[in-house]
Amino acid sequence: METKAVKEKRLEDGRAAMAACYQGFDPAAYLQYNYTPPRADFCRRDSIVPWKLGCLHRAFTEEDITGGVLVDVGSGPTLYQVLSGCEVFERLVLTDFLEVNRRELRGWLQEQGTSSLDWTPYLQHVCKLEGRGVSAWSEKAARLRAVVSDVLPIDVHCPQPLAPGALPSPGADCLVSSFCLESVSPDLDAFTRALGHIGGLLRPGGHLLLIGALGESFYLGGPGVEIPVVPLDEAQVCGSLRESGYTLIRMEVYTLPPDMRVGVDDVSGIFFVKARKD
Ligand SMILES: Nc1ncnc2c1ncn2[C@@H]1O[C@@H](CSCCNC[C@@H]2Cc3ccc([N+](=O)[O-])cc3CN2)[C@@H](O)[C@H]1O
Repeated sequence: METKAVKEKRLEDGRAAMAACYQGFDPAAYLQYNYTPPRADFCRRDSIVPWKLGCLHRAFTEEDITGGVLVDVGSGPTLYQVLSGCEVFERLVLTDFLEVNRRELRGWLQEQGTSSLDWTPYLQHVCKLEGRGVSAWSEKAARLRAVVSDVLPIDVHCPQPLAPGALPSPGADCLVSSFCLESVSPDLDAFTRALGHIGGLLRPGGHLLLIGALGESFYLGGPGVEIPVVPLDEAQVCGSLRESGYTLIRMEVYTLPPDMRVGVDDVSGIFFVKARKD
């Protein structure tokens, strides 16, 4: 039987090892691997990014998803995960562990800002989902730039993942997190704990929209930068949500077709979860 001290030491060693893996993370390469065709092909109904954007659009347009503050946990260098939410919330907080990713996000958020990836096709696709003309993409870009109030450091392994005072006292009304927790947790125990930690950012009754990888054991965070991932199945995700104080509202699953397996990871499926904090 593992003593408390031994367990804490194991968890700390795992966190430190994971943090060391991320020192080689390359935002531009990561965006190229995962956010260009075939994984981001807006002309293919079975492409991954359109599936993710559809899940997010449906969830963010449901009437129970309301409030003032949306926090994106572990934004990475990507913006797609908040393109629907930015229309619903008046304040949006982006977060990431690495300064290189926060810099990438700030670069786009500046007026006429640019990023390592052209987000225009993403903005246009979400405008289409919203029934607006694709020409409304520049309005959406302006809306997103207007509602993002902060790009903050975060560590989901800390019981308080954000600096004190970063959020209003009741907590955020909604969290969104995409491909983060399983990619930064050495094991299922750490994944479950991280879910509990981010739950502390959320007011009771608030919602969590969680996108993650199924069956993934590694991914490339840059050329030659192999980062370990805790492989999850649907039952483990549901168990971790329950154990960390959420009520599952729904889970949707996407299974990767062979040509979406492009060698940058060994992910077999993707889950989209809508859950509510008890
Ligand atoms: N302690 C920490 N707390 C919070 N965030 C942290 C911490 N450590 C690192 N981070 C932060 O978390 C990271 C988030 S990016 C994680 C990438 N996840 C795996 C990757 C994603 C992906 C994308 C698309 C598709 N697809 O099929 O289309 C598949 C896959 C599966 N592979 C990174 O931003 C890091 O900076």
